[in-house]
Amino acid sequence: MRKVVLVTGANSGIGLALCERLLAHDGQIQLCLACRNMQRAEAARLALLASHPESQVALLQLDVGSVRSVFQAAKEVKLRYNRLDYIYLNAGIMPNPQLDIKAFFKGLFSSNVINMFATAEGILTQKDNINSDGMQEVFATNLFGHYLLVRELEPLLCQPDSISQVIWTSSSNARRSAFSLEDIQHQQGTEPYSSSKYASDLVSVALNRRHNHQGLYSSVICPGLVMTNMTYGILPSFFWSLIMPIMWLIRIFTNTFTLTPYNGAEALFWLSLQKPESLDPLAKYHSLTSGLGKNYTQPHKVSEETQYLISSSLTQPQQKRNYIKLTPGLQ
Ligand SMILES: NC(=O)C1=CN([C@@H]2O[C@H](COP(=O)(O)OP(=O)(O)OC[C@H]3O[C@@H](n4cnc5c(N)ncnc54)[C@H](OP(=O)(O)O)[C@@H]3O)[C@@H](O)[C@H]2O)C=CC1
Ligand SMILES: CC(C)CCC[C@@H](C)[C@H]1CC[C@H]2C3=C(CC[C@]12C)[C@@]1(C)CCC(=O)C[C@@H]1CC3
Repeated sequence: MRKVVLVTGANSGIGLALCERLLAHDGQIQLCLACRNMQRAEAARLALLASHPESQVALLQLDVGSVRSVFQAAKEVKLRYNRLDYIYLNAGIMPNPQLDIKAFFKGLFSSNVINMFATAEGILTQKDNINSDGMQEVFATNLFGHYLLVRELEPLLCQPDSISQVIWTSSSNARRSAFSLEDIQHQQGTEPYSSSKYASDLVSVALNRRHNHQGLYSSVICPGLVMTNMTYGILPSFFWSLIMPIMWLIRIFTNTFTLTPYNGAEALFWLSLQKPESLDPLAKYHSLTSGLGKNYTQPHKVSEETQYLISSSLTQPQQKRNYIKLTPGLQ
């Protein structure tokens, strides 16, 4: 039986590069591109078929930021397929990004410079919107819609005697301090992207606790800094073109500047080759590229603080809330 692979946000950037890599490795898979815009999805399908004419590439209409669309898409998947081997939760948005130029230059001349380039800590904020379901758009798209999709597809993902993998595209920008259990949609703050990505790291661990015994394994990856529509939304494209030589230079000092979607998809692709039982449920898998352009995947354990938060919120919700309140700086 041909394996079924579903990828959200498959029509561009890292998602599309992943599809290309999956087909180049195994032309026998049944690939399903889950996208909100069918014209862009069809263009991606044609591009994939041009390089892999024999492959099976289907389209699925899915706006992951709409509850109704997620229910409809999940229903369609259950009608079309009797198995689901991999589900890549990759679609994501960063609306109205604002780069703090002053903080950037301050960081440039500080000992935190490498961390700043790797994570954008302290230099990037966003202005979120309310979506048609009345939810914060970033939370709904990057996290909630994907979570709902997984829950709706449990019957396919948790079948007896089969293994399936859920793989989230998280980010190095995911940060504990941006996330609060009292405001999971991040209505109050200015870093909804960071918060949503941290929440996906938590949800992945929770899914493992809940479903590993049913053969469902969840992992998170971090693609590094990749030039895609998302990053072109942060600074104008002419500026990126101007500073591109500097970016290649920076790669010598930080292997997180993966830069191309192909490189950024490294950890996503690598995970598809692993036995999920052998993966660390508490690790985040990073796509990295060396100064000489060699790609590799490296696991980074989530922090002890995060492990504590997961354990306490999954077992003793009240104690967890006290922990948040009592720990200064974790609001
Ligand atoms: N680029 C980077 O440096 C990094 C990216 N990431 C993450 O990688 C993932 C892929 O982003 P990237 O390839 O960079 O950027 P792109 O903007 O190229 O890709 C994002 C994809 O998500 C889709 N998408 C957005 N909103 C929805 C929605 N509501 N429903 C369905 N699909 C949607 C987009 O579709 P459409 O074309 O219709 O907009 C697009 O296909 C994201 O989750 C992002 O957060 C993480 C770390 C770094
Ligand atoms: C001279 C240049 C290298 C200056 C570029 C400065 C910033 C625009 C970038 C420095 C760190 C980058 C970064 C991201 C976006 C662009 C930067 C802020 C991300 C936030 C993109 C999306 C992610 O998920 C993580 C990235 C971390 C690093």
